[in-house]
Amino acid sequence: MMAKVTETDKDGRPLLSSVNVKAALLNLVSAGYNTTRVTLLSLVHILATRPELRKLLQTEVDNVIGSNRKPTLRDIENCSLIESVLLETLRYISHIPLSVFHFTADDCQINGYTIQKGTTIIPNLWTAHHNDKDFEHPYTFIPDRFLDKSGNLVTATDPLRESLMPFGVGKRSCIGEVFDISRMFLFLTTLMQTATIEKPDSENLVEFGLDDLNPGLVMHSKPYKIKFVMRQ
Ligand code: HEM
Repeated sequence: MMAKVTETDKDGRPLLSSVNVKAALLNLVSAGYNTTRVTLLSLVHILATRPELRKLLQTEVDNVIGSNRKPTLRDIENCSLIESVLLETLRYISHIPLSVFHFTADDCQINGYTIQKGTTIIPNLWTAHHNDKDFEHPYTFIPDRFLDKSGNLVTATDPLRESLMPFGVGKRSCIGEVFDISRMFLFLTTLMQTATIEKPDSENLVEFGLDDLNPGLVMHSKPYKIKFVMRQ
């Protein structure tokens, strides 16, 4: 069903014009596509050079989901390692190193500093995710970083999770967070269920490092080659 928005503002301009619709779609594609793409490309690269981790993920998927049905979002609560790996990938690559600029609507205090109204604030997510006060060995990819001693994902109010903010925080944080995590979960579980990622036969694939990301407002993966072997 199609509905046309005919409401106008007090000057007679349409509240939702075709320019607005195009801009919104462009925003969704650029904000949603590139960000998810680089996260998954980095993770696939990591898994191609870490067979022991790939096997652990496949075992979790085999135990929770098996091979006779497709993964669903309900499975997420039983796939703690998969979720921890997704969160750790977002932390480790921090591919939006500086978040969207904001400015203070009023005078305020942050950590004892007085910030005047109208000051531009640039959240530095890279530093937030790579300091050893909040994250032990911040430059190491630790797959089970977000698991507790019993192997459960630490709760969202745990200080470790609260220090993780790849989607920003507050009123203007990313509207795609839940969508993104759920799509990445379905992608990774489906991949682990159906295929094994390996190094290519012909070329040497070195372990993923942060140098494998091109600098930018959103950092992008450099191209690499891998091999997918379908599971029986
Ligand atoms: C790995 C995936 C993603 C990451 C790391 C990410 C990160 C971010 C960050 C850091 C912001 C700025 C928040 C702030 O201003 O403090 C943001 C905003 C936004 N994101 Fe995402 N994002 C991701 C995926 C997506 C997806 C899948 C969509 C859409 C389906 C999306 C749509 C948006 C939009 C529309 C905004 C602007 C929100 C606003 O200004 O109110 N993002 N994102």
